[in-house]
Amino acid sequence: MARLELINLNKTYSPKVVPVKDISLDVDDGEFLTLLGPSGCGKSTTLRLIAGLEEPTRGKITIGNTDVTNARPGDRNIAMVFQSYALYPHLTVYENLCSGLKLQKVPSAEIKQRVDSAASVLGLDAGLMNRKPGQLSGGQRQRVAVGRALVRRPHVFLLDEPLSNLDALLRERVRADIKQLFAAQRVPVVYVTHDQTEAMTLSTKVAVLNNGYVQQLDPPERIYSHPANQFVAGFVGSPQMNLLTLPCQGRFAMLGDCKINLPELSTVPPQIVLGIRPENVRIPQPGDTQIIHGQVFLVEHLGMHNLVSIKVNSSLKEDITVRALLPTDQRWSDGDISLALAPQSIHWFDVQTGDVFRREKVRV
Ligand SMILES: Nc1ncnc2c1ncn2[C@@H]1O[C@H](COP(=O)(O)OP(=O)(O)OP(=O)(O)O)[C@@H](O)[C@H]1O
Repeated sequence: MARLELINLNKTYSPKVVPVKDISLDVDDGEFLTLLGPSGCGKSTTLRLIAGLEEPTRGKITIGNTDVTNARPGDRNIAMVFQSYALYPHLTVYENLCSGLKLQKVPSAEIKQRVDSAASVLGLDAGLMNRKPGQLSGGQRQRVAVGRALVRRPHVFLLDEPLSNLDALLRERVRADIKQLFAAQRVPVVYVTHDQTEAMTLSTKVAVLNNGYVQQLDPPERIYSHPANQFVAGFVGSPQMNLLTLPCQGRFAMLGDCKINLPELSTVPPQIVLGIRPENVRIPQPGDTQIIHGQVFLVEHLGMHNLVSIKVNSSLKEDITVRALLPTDQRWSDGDISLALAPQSIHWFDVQTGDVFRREKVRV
């Protein structure tokens, strides 16, 4: 077992630059954890702390049962794949693949066997082995970088945005390869990205980071269906969740003339944030009660769906815009429209803190 654990990890560069704040999490053998968040939220710094390329200001890192907080990078048995691939330009593919093993003084017969096996898993054919990195495509370079990590047979894999230099099509293909490849390794994997599709498709669990803090740590399905706060709700999901600040009247929030049951609250605040994903704003069916009325002002064609933006009829000073994912078999032209909100798909957030009001307590 080589369980990776971070305990109250902190990194301070200066009083104003504190990119890692009290991060605690664990990753078991065979788990794929993604650190997901916007640029500058502390993802790479966290990864560099795990690798030993940075020293934490406070906190502890363990691998297996060993405290490695102050261990040198070379003593942690961690392999890292960088965004830039960090291949040696003057060495051939074969030499790049075996450079780490030679440093570890692995016998040459075993080096050959490990390199051949990684090359075959990654589809790096023999013809590429004598080329230099400069003579490879981006996708091939990326595979060599992954291969170099695989041959090390480390206790932990760290990957820092390894797909960001690939074009969209190739990224999709390599993403599927990475998922299979690392699932077979049965060691903890920590992956950094700001791309939510990568996070949702690859991971067994996702840590959403913002401003150095873990906002939510959960399996991807739960991050999507039960966001812990307004930040996670807005960051995960494309098109983005509708997040509407609405006035409260009695036990209802008012979305234009539509009364929506509030969750059970000890005190009803003057305002509340309603969150609903565009796919849960739909054409009204018999029995729907939460119907909003407005005017279409934008239709965006997304292939399988249209993303339709409507301005809700309201007496508020500011317009309320709701976006709905609707079928393409109807023409959604400018004009009046009525849409239903699926009641079980509504999320409620505190205006002040952004925290979710738990759905279990919502009256429907
Ligand atoms: N060596 C350093 N000295 C001072 N500040 C640093 C250092 N390294 C990173 N930072 C700052 O720490 C913050 C977090 O950086 P980090 O690279 O961890 O973010 P990130 O989430 O990985 O961003 P990106 O997605 O853009 O790579 C940023 O404000 C960055 O400028």
